[in-house]
Amino acid sequence: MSTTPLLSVESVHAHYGKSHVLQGVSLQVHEGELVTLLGRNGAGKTTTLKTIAGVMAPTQGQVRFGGKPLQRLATHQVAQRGICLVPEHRGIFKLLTVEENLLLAQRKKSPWQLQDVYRIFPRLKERRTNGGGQLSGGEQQMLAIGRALMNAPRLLMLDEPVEGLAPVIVEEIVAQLRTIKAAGVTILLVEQNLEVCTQLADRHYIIEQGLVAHQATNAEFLSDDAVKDRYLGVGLV
Ligand SMILES: Nc1ncnc2c1ncn2[C@@H]1O[C@H](COP(=O)(O)OP(=O)(O)OP(=O)(O)O)[C@@H](O)[C@H]1O
Repeated sequence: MSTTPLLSVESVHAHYGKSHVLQGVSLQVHEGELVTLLGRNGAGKTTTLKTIAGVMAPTQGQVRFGGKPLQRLATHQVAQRGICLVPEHRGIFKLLTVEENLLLAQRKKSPWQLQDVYRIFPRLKERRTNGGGQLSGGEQQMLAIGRALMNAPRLLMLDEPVEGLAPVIVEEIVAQLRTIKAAGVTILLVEQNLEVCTQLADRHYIIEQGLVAHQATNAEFLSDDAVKDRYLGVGLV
C-alpha cells in the first residue's frame, strides 16, 4: 500500500443553503482498497460522494486525488482524472440500447472494453440490444457499473448499488464487485446492506451528523456489536 492515499478527504464541510450537512469529514482511500461509508439515513454519505465527484463544492476543507487538490474542478474534469460516481438513480439512457449506453461512456484509453464488461456482466451481453428502459433494476445497476468501467475509473464510487434488489441479484452484484476490485479498481461504497459491506470491504468509515464518528477495519467492525448498535441501530450481521 502506497503512503500517499489515492483519495484524501480533508476536513470537508458542505452546505445545502443554510443547512450545514458535512461538518468536517476526513477520510482516506488507498489504491486497490474497497472502503465503505456507513451511517444512518441523512448522515451525509451521499453528500460526501457528491463533494468528491465535484457535484457539490466544499464550503471548507479539500479533496485530494493522487495527492493533487480537486478544488474548483467541474464534474467532467473530476471524471477525467478518473473518479466515477454511480449515483443511486443510476442515470442510464432508457431509450438507448445496453450496448449504446456502454459505448457512449467509452474512453479511448480505457483498459475496459466492451468485451471486458460483458465478461463480468454476462446478463448485459445477453441484453445488449435491449433498451435501457427494458432492463430489470438489477440489470440497470449492472449497466450503470459497466458504463462507469468503460470510463476508465481509478476510483469507482457507488451509492447504494443493491438497494431494493432481490437477494439472488444482490449476490450476483457482490461477486461482480469482487471481480472489479480484484482487477485493481479502487472502490468507495455507500451501502445500507451491512452483509454486502462486510463481504467486500477492507475498511469502513461510519458517518454521523456530517462527521466521521468511527473507523474500523472489516475484521474490527465484524467483531464489534457495540459499534453496530450505537451508530447503525442493527445487531449482528
Ligand atoms: N438537495 C438537498 N437539499 C437540501 N438538503 C438536502 C439535499 N440532499 C440532502 N439533504 C439533506 O442533507 C442531509 C444529508 O443527506 P445525505 O443524502 O448526504 O445523507 P445520506 O447519509 O446519504 O442518507 P440517505 O441514505 O438517506 O441518502 C440530510 O439531512 C438530507 O435531508
